[in-house]
Amino acid sequence: MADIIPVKTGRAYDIHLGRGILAETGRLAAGVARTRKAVIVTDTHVGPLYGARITASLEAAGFEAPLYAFEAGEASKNMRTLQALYRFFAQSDLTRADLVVALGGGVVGDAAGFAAATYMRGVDFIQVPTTLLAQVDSSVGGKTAVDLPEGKNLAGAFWQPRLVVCDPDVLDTLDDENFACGMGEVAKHACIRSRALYDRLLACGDIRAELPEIIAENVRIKRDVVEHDEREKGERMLLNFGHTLGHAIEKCLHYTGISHGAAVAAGMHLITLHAEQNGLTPPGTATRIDTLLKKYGLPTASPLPLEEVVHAALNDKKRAGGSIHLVLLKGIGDAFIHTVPVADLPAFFGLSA
Ligand SMILES: NC(=O)c1ccc[n+]([C@@H]2O[C@H](COP(=O)([O-])OP(=O)(O)OC[C@H]3O[C@@H](n4cnc5c(N)ncnc54)[C@H](O)[C@@H]3O)[C@@H](O)[C@H]2O)c1
Ligand SMILES: O=C(O)C(=O)C[C@@H](O)[C@H](O)[C@H](O)COP(=O)(O)O
Ligand SMILES: [Zn+2]
Repeated sequence: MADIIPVKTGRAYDIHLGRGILAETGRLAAGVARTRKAVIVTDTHVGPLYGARITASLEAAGFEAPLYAFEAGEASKNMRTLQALYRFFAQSDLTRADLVVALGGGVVGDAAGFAAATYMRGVDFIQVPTTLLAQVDSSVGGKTAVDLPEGKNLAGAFWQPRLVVCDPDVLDTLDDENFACGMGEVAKHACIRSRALYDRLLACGDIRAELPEIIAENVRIKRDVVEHDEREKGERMLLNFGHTLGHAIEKCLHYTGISHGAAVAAGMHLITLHAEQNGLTPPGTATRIDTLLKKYGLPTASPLPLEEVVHAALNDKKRAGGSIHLVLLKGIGDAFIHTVPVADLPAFFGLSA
């Protein structure tokens, strides 16, 4: 039985969530598409696992659906892949009225979404998320982007999908490390918005057994935030909890060797530890985060010296002129924005300028 979660952003769409719903992709896509032509974008891990199934579903609904798979991994979320996607779209005769189908994790969703947002100044796309991270976070809300050597997600666009097809069954093939990566964003949602979710995660014996429900709860948390603040003028910044340091860690490691969720996990713990030391977050909060993250196999320390990470964070996207917006916690489930002058960021982390 599928759950339909509506998202009322400027361009509204539905998230269809249910076990086995991948096979319904063609039928659901036909309900939003203007033509029967779609380009499937995926990666070299997901293509062999689910490419044939989604192609069959789209073809059964009358779509012509060529498929392009780029090398799996964060290191592919770049301008080179973007150009390859544009060229595949052109060679496949994709028109402005056709559809892009992003089949994969957050890397595929972000890169294919940005290609769709910019090819011919905008082609419709649908998200078919296949990682926990993509199902609970990246397929919702319309942020699309690629990384630059200078920073994470620096080239991007807000481009809402026409539809999200979310099938928890595909997570059966996801390895433990990438599952844990998704748990980083789940923990983030709990930390910023839901003490009840935090308690549930801490008490839970077998998270995989509770998945459809956990995914739906997380999707609703994110959906509510983006409906209030689609273009990140205020409240949506809270979804960046842990990302100021997390993104900096990913950049310093050249987008290899650590997953996004693991980097964010370390970022959430570290910033909370320092917020406590600055008297901005109640003592004990960082320990609570540490306990939850460790339970789900996530790191809570930086793999790099803090000086290097903080320096790399100075050009974070949450900077506005000479100030930077930090996301901190008043307690578990309650986040707020704390703005500091960029020059004071090292001192916030107990470092000299
Ligand atoms: N747009 C947003 O709002 C948003 C939100 C959070 C994260 N992100 C971005 O998402 C990216 C991380 O996403 P991710 O963790 O999904 O990484 P990913 O897309 O690289 O997927 C992780 C790995 O899992 C493999 N995989 C995917 N689905 C699988 C499946 N069902 N079975 C087996 N293997 C599978 C992939 O091929 C890859 O090797 C980062 O670039 C991050 O910046 C974006
Ligand atoms: O959707 C959002 O808003 C988020 O911040 C979700 C984050 O988990 C995600 O990593 C996002 O891509 C970060 O956005 P950025 O603007 O900091 O690049
Ligand atoms: Zn994230």
